[in-house]
Amino acid sequence: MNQHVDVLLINIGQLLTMESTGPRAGKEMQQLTVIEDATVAIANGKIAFIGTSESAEPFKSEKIIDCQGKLVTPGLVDPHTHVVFGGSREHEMALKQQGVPYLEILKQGGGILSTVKQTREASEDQLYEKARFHLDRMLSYGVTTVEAKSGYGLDVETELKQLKVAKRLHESHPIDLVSTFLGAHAIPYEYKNNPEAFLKEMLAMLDHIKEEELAEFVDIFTETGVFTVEQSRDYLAEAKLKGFDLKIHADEIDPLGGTELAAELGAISADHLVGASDKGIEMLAKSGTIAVLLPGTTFYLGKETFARARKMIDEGVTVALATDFNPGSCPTENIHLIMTFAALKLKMTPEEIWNAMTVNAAYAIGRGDTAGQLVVGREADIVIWDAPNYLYLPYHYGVNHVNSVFKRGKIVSKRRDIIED
Ligand SMILES: O=C(O)CC1=NCN=C1
Ligand SMILES: [Zn+2]
Repeated sequence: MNQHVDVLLINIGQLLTMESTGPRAGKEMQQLTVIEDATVAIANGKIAFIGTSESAEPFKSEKIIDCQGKLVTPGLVDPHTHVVFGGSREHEMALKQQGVPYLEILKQGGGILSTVKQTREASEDQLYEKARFHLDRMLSYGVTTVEAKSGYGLDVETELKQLKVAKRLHESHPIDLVSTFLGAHAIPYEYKNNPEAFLKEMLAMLDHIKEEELAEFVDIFTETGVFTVEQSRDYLAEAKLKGFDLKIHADEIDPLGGTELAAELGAISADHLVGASDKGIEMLAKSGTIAVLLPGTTFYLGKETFARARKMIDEGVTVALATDFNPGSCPTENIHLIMTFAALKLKMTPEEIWNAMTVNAAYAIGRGDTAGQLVVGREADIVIWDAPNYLYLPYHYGVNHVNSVFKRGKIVSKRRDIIED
């Protein structure tokens, strides 16, 4: 019996469903489901059918899109961004080229603190318009769900301003946003000699953030010259008691042991992990804390040593990938470039990269049940790629491979040559 649907995507060369009952850990990251010569049917913004073209016979529609043998996948998930911020830090490029370390720039009142000044000065609407511009670009790269951190206010008023902007964008932009409170991102000038008092002020915001549903996660930058492991443990333990899931910027530059702390506290994710110890990696595998790796940042900081993704995967850790888009240590929305860094610098296979950019990335921000997979009944967040297969994206680097992006079954970004209005 025929079934009428809103849209039929036909003649799909390779369809990656990324279907999985949970995050893919270790060796499971090598698995992915590929359907050759596939059809996807969309009805009421959701996926109504996925299968081979011949099994799609019963589905009929006035809107048929011939995908011309291209690759089709779920929308990508970027689980670690600082997308809401004021200003920019291009003037720091010269310092980086002269070899001034990231933490030295921060110590001199630049880096994060430079963005804090520009974010405090910006109005809520200015921050909204700027973040919307960056989200439009992320959407054009096929990203349909994004995590957005605060952390450029470092005072109550501006932290709330950032979180409100992210909430307004979640309600107005095609991309779904998931918010993280990163008030503990750096020590502001006002609290230079009293980090504990500053952390207390940030903790005092949590009840309001919870009531207003302004963030689901609490994050902290555990780093030399920022917050110690002990300060981080006390801060995150308090946040956990108040009902927040936890994230840590861990072992990004110096190996302080943030990785171990994330596993010890049962954080949903530990992010960066460039200096993660053998013990820390072992603990991640046991705790199920997801390792969110950010190779774009390691590249941009000019480091030779990248996170040990191969060891993590071989030891059974669940690995996700993200841009870490921010104005200082990784100013790019280009998540396709991150795929190539993951291949060449983290030595991840194409199959592992696709799991890390969809399923695992979604679980790293608590959206495993709604994002990162093409499954009948889920929202139709779909990308048609100008690529013949899934190997192609990490291989052909530095460009945007998207042909068309669907969010909840609606075309939200495209090139003209395949889809007429
Ligand atoms: O530098 C920035 O603005 C973002 C960052 N936070 C922790 N590492 C990098
Ligand atoms: Zn970050």
